[in-house]
Amino acid sequence: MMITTKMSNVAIMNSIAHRICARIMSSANIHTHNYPTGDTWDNECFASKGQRKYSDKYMNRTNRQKSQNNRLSHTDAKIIEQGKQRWQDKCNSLVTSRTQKKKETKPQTVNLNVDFLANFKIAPVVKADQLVSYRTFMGFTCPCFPESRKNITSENILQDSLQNVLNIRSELRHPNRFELLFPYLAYSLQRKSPYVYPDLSLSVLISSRVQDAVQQNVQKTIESEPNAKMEKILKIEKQRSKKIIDRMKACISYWSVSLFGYSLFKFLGLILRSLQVHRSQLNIIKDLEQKGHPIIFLPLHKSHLDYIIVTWILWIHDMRVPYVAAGDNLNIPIIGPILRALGGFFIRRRLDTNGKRDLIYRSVLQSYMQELLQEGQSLEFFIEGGRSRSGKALYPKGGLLSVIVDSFLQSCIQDAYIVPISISYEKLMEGNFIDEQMGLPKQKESVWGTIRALLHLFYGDYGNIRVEFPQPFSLKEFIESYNIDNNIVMPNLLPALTPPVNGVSPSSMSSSLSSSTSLCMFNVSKEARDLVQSLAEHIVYSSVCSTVLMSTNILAFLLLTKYRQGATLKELADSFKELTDLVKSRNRDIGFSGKSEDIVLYAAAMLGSNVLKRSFTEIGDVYFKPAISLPSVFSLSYNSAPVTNVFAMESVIVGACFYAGNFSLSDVGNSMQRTDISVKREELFAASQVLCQLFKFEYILSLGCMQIDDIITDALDLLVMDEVLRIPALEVTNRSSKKGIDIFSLGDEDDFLQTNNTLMVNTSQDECIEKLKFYQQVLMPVCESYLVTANHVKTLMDSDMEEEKFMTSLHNNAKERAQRNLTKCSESAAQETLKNAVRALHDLRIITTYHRDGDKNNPKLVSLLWENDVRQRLYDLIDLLEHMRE
Ligand SMILES: O=P(O)(O)OC[C@H](O)CO
Repeated sequence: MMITTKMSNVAIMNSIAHRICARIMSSANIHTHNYPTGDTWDNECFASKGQRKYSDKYMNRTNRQKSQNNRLSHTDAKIIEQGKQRWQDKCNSLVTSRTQKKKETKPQTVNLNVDFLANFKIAPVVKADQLVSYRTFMGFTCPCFPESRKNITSENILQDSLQNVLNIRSELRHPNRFELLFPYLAYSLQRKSPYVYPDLSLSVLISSRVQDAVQQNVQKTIESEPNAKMEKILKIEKQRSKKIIDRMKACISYWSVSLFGYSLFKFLGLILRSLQVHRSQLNIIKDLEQKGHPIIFLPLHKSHLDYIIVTWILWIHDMRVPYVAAGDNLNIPIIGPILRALGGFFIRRRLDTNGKRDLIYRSVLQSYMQELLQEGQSLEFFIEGGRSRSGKALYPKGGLLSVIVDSFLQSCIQDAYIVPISISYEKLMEGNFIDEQMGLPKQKESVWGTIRALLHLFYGDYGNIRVEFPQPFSLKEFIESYNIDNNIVMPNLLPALTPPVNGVSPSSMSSSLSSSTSLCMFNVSKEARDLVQSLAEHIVYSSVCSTVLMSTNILAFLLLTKYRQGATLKELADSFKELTDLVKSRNRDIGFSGKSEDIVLYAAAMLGSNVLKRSFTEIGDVYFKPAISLPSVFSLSYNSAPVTNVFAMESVIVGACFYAGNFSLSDVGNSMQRTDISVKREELFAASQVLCQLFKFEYILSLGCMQIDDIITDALDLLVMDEVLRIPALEVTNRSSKKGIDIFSLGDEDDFLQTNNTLMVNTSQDECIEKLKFYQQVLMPVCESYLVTANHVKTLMDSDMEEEKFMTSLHNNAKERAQRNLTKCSESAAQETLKNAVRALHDLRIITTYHRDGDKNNPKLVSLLWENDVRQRLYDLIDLLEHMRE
């Protein structure tokens, strides 16, 4: 009894202490809540790049240029002093809060035989008032959507905390005997399902789009085979469309979902430590359901587990489960029917066969999705297409998204809510795609393979998973805002997307093509495609900025940037803490808490001994050595990828500084001889813009609604605050500025760039040299991949090459260079990065691809473009990348 009283007293004291701490932090303008309101968000003027990008100041578009004029010129002594003061306040408050927390937390002992793993808990599953003082909320939607930003939120945002959905015992209030004995079964039986999931195949088959497509196919066959009987062909085509929808459609059943939901408690409970979601985020989505518009869930795709996690979480929260577009590679015995019963509908990875547009297939798919939307059903699909092999988000594809946009523009739906999702895994069940990064073909999904994988899973420990649902937004608002931004009057978009008039769409009337051709995916006008692409980029950007960083991500990143040669546990733990604070200061949330040493040991165990070898130094310290050679390095690079995203923009700026200042870290001399190096701002901006454009398939660094110069300026501000860059006094002369790089000028001249404006790179202090090295290392692997690709492209000067052969020879070249230690980072030989590099060179119009004789059945060839300035552009690009690398 006494013990209970004592404990409750301690709990009360803790709670009071946390509240006081939260108040102190609130007055110091620190994140004191999980979901800041717009005002507080903006007040954090020295907050992260992501936050600044999303800040409301961008909404005032007329004032944007004005502010640009003043941006860097206002980064004078006064601003820096203010910034430093705020920064100091922020740090002091954080320290106060941590010290407070430390006092309240029982110290954990580090146990090297990893027994502590059994007790290791990541922090989030605690009461709300214990969390609010330090947990970051990420993922406010873009200021382009002020209505969504203001209205799609929850009143209880400050009270709600994270929930471990694997542990639902706490959800059963006043449990009866049955609930105490069988909590998971009881909980599963209590899930409500007032929802109906109708079979829509008939509506699809009789839809005008499918009918048109069938008619067109019949027409074509009759033209090519005049003797064929029309009725017979019609019957065949109709049967074919029926077959397609039967093979495609989902078949959701409440009982299957419940049974599966119950089994998942058991299965995931065995292999995971926790699966966390934010209650408020789910409450927001629940509220959206009441509004009657369809909800579109769009997770970043990392694992096959993504398919079921989102459905499962929604089921747990008594929400409608979504229809999930799955690749038909998963439509295999046992797995296929299970996925179908959980809402999976199967689509071909390639919509067309033998290079020919399959009109019926496209029309069935589009009609099916449209019917679902009209029914108010929720949809889920992966806009990246497949799973990421590098750990970075893939550049989004617009295909399925264009159906949603199309449905809105055709007024089939009045609105839809877009919900980006990011799922962070501490350890991926599929492994880290090492074989595929080495160029081996993907193992095809099979029943036996799945059974083996499941059995294998039972022996594994896959740590923690965190699912983030950033703030949803309205599709209608997005389209309206996009149209205003781009001066598009809605009807201008319509020719490609308007509903057909008597089966014939306006754009195609003259060519007598029916609606099924004009409205099918991908066959839309440039404006419509740009709109869909912009939407897709917003979604990926939002998800990436909201990705929670797990312990394995932070450790892998440290090992690949700072400690490639290895480090002691103490060194790692200190850097881990520093990096964690830095990441938080960029307004990114982390999925762990506790003593750094414990977390490092835990994360090292999660990464595995193949990746991280452990030994002891002579004085008995634990020493970790990462595997940085091929192929094991891909495991670390996969895990570190989410963190590289946080610093990518600063890394771009630092790389641009090396180019614009024409210097490298290896030749700055010793600290006695060093002086700062001046860089012309104009050149720095131009080079940064080129790098943003070049790396766009690796990182979406800015969106169409943002000004790239704002983003660059934000990153510059951070580097100035970090003292890596300085704003010189006016009399400082330009010492080593390099030639102009107008060859790369991508947009209009920036008005606000003032000639003779210079920035100084702080190379006189050792500490800043270390920081520069750190930023340089962030993009080093990507830079090397792009460099090797740009150099390899020169082989096309002699003759064009088949795309597949070109890719193989490029990949072999990159692997060979890595094996012969000619690269600084062997992970630069990753196949996915090389593919992106080729794509980027194509995008920059340095290379092009074509089919011989224009026949799509012939293999694709890669060719170097022969325009006058292409060679020069290629050499300039190589020069830029070499400066970044040196
Ligand atoms: O990553 P992939 O290419 O194996 O595709 C994964 C998709 O989820 C298949 O449906």
